[in-house]
Amino acid sequence: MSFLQLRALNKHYGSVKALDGIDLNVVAGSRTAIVGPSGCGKTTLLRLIAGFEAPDEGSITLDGTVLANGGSSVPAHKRGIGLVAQDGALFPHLTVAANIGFGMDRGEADRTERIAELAYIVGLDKAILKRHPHELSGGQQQRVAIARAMARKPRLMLLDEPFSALDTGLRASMRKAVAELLESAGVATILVTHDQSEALSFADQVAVMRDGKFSQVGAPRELYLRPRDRMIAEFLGDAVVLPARVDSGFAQCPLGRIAVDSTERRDTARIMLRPEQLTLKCTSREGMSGTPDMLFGEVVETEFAGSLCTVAVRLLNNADPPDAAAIGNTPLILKKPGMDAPTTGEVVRISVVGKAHLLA
Ligand SMILES: Nc1ncnc2c1ncn2[C@@H]1O[C@H](COP(=O)(O)OP(=O)(O)OP(=O)(O)O)[C@@H](O)[C@H]1O
Repeated sequence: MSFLQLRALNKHYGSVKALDGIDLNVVAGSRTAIVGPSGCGKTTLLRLIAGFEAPDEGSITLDGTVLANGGSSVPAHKRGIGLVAQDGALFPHLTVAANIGFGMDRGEADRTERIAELAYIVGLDKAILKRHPHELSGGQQQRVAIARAMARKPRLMLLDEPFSALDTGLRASMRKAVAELLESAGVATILVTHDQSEALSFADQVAVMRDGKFSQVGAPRELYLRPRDRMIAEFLGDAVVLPARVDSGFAQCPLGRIAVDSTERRDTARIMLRPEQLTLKCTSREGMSGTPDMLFGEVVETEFAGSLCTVAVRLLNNADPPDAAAIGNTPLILKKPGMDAPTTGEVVRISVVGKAHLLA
């Protein structure tokens, strides 16, 4: 049985339907990430689970105990749930040590050691423990908030964009440290984030949210490679979406005849490839002759951005797509390692790795 169960949760603010029939199961000790555009209802959902607001309809059950069901609701402080809000929400008049220790048992023998240990785990220097929140950077405040929530030994941890104030390197190391800390403590976690790569790397289960509903819930790899629709595909990463005719496990598309992950038959369809499924090998126009089965393109634009370059490739031997007129010969936009990316004007041979995914 799931550790946390959400059933048919609804929440309105006046005429705004913030949550619209949310169902979710969270396994004990697991990590779930919720991603979705601004205003889709992510924070509202965390506030309902934490007990700061009550659902209009639906139920929340944690470890077999009903926390909310219609009108009845267990108060937030009795739920054993930790919440790290977007702004950290530290107590301004308390030192960092007192903030972290807030909620710990006063008589706890190793209280000071635990505060120091938690500060260490979230990467805070000992000297900072004596300071007040206004003497810290945004990123440091956020780390204090995480340490404070962990200090209370929650059964479930809710993280609302806790890493957004941190710079890229620190963000990745903090994410890893927090994930390990929660895992070793066996605490189930729900992370809300705008950052799809953060969601995909942090979680065992990812839920994509749109307009108060979950569009798709599944394992990160499943969602990335088999998104239900174009919006989910593009929300979770770069995607090459092409018109196609599909039949018997193959798609006829601007890239020619390629394998697709469905045996459905559709005269008009959309298929998706992740850019890393398209490999480019530099050649020349002479190299194109006598190879009718191979696919070639010309690099029409490149944009350098450090480790990865954006490369725009116009197909040279367009394989007559079903609705070619609809896309014209729009270049494929690919991300390639900066070191050996082809340059503008070069002719490349294009190969497809793996199967394309058929979108709904
Ligand atoms: N207290 C409130 N009163 C009125 N409307 C609210 C309230 N809280 C949230 N909303 C509305 O409910 C919808 C969902 O808001 P919510 O904050 O949950 O979205 P979100 O996905 O967390 O957004 P963001 O990523 O920008 O933080 C929005 O349309 C928002 O304006």
